[in-house]
Amino acid sequence: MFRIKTLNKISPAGLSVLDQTRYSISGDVENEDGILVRSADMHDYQFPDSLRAVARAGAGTNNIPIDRCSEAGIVVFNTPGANANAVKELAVCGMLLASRKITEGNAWVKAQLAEGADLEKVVEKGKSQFVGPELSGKMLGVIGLGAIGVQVANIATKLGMTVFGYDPFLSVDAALSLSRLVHRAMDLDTIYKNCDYISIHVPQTPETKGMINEGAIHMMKGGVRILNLARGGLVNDDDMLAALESGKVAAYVTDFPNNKILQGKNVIAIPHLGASTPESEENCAVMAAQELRDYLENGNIKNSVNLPTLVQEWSGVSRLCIIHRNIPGAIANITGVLSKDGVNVENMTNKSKKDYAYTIVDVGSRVNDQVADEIRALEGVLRVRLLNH
Ligand SMILES: NC(=O)c1ccc[n+]([C@@H]2O[C@H](COP(=O)([O-])OP(=O)(O)OC[C@H]3O[C@@H](n4cnc5c(N)ncnc54)[C@H](O)[C@@H]3O)[C@@H](O)[C@H]2O)c1
Ligand SMILES: O=C(O)CC[C@@H](O)C(=O)O
Repeated sequence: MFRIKTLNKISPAGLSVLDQTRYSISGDVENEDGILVRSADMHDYQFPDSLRAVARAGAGTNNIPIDRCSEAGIVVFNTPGANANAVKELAVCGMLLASRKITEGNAWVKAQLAEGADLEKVVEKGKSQFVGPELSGKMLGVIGLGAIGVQVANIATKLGMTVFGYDPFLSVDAALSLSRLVHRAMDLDTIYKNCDYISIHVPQTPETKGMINEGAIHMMKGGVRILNLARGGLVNDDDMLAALESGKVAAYVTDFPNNKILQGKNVIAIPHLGASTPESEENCAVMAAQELRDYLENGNIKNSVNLPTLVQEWSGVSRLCIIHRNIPGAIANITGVLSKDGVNVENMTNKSKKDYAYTIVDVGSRVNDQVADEIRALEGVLRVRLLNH
């Protein structure tokens, strides 16, 4: 029986991927084999020795201590693209909210009602204070052209916007999905200096943290509208508050409100609803559960942020799954143990990702725990699992 701990509410469609006769799933499970998580902060989480994988039903993994997981031989998965459509739709909504003063108008109408006004009379008189510009003909800058950024850029061209996208690490898949109408910005300054709307779609990392700061805002056009549906820490709150106060930034749409930023004027705060659609919650949960299942049952890795993709067809009766450091001699040491113990390799694949590597070895005879223990003792080996078919 595999034990799966859920740290957030996970869509039932995802949980149903895991056969109830083989998986025990709950928020209270101890000594878990796997974790399913959304945005719960895991930085202080004490990993039990039993933990083999964490599957994040979503894109951002800044809530997970990736380095600590890697060192403990724990595979971290996410679900690329599974909620991108939901965020794209919210980005369109955010641009409109930032333009058309809908939230202010709505609050005003309700206030009129509370004061006993005849709404049909006051609406026509009062509406002039809520005039806001159209999107068509304006310039949008999209920072980060991944699963979400590409979709935001593409749909904005259909709204009549001129779109510039910036991503120094643009993947081939993303480039192929990008509309030919989207202009590629070669630096951030091009986005900052020219755009009426800027939408951020990058992960929060030490490199991107606080990237929207005084220096960046200084380069922007007066009255720029900024959307942050990516992560709160990408924007320096003090600098944003000053820019909202001066009017340099006309509106700031954030999916990551905090007590400080809410003090600013023209802040449109959304309670982290980017991926909160039934469709996205289901897509993410199903993908995360499938990744977890394939790793726990077969040792296959797909969509991991800390280990390479490695999917191998079964071709023996026992399978050794070895997470190790990406160092010279690691594979020779593993095969050395196998040949010393008389174990014949049927099939073997090794892949690496930065400092870590993963090796799957299928063998034609049943391997005993002693062989696995000898591999565990090798230099640089972080985790060995022995699976039997
Ligand atoms: N509000 C929400 O509910 C919600 C939902 C999904 C994702 N997100 C956030 O949005 C982020 C993006 O999601 P995604 O699915 O598009 O991820 P993704 O990995 O597909 O795309 C991220 C892109 O950012 C690019 N990038 C990285 N560093 C960059 C930099 N310094 N400058 C420019 N580009 C850079 C990468 O090359 C990549 O193409 C996630 O990391 C997450 O934090 C939020
Ligand atoms: O789980 C969620 O609701 C949000 C997920 C989102 O922030 C992500 O990074 O995918």
